[in-house]
Amino acid sequence: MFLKDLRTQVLEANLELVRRGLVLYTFGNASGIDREQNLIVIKPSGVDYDELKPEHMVVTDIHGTVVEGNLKPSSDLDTHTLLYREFPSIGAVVHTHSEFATSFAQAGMYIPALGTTHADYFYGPVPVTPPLTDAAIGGRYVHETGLAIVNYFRQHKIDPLAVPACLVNGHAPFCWGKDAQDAAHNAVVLEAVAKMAYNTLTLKPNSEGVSQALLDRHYFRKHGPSATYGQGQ
Ligand SMILES: O=C(CO)[C@@H](O)[C@@H](O)COP(=O)(O)O
Repeated sequence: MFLKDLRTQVLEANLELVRRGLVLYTFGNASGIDREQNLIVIKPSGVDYDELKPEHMVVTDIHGTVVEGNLKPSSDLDTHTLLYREFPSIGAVVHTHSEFATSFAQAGMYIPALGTTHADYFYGPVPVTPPLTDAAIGGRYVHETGLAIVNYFRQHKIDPLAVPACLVNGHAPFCWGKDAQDAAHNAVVLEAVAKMAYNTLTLKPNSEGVSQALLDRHYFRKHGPSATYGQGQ
């Protein structure tokens, strides 16, 4: 892929977050990776979305060293780079402070799979990390944020493409996907699912999750070799 195209895709993903009401002011960022060149394109830090142009995107290597661009990269860069290094199947990362997903993160609560909307996108609960320790917060905080996500997925043997999101305890969600459009789409769906889960748990605090059969039925209808949703097989 040409870097020019990745810049445009990443810009579009950032703008999609605004269109869908997932970010206020500059509370968020999206990035994408070119796996052949191992180059990451990410939103510049603190730049208003309505001023953003493809040429403002910052290009870094997989360790976060800037290789193109005059602006400072997103302050969340080290979380994005860690996710790219540790989850080789992903092609883009999105971070928002969307209201309902962030409320779960602030409460230190995972989002249970309560219905088929959730099961269509996330093969199981959307996890929440343990709280970061004071040492992690005082150290390489942004890197540690990524590490908290990666460690959780490893410990619980979760495939990052089967559950393309994680809530960072006391902070907010990070989502990802196969490309920038897919990652932004997952962030939009995560917020919808978080809102429904909040409403469901308010109406019925001890709501049970979907059965394994319903989770399987809905998830695999849209994902994997036997997917039949839409105009597929
Ligand atoms: O998480 C936070 C702040 O809590 C950041 O993602 C947010 O302010 C966006 O920062 P950047 O403008 O990407 O540096």
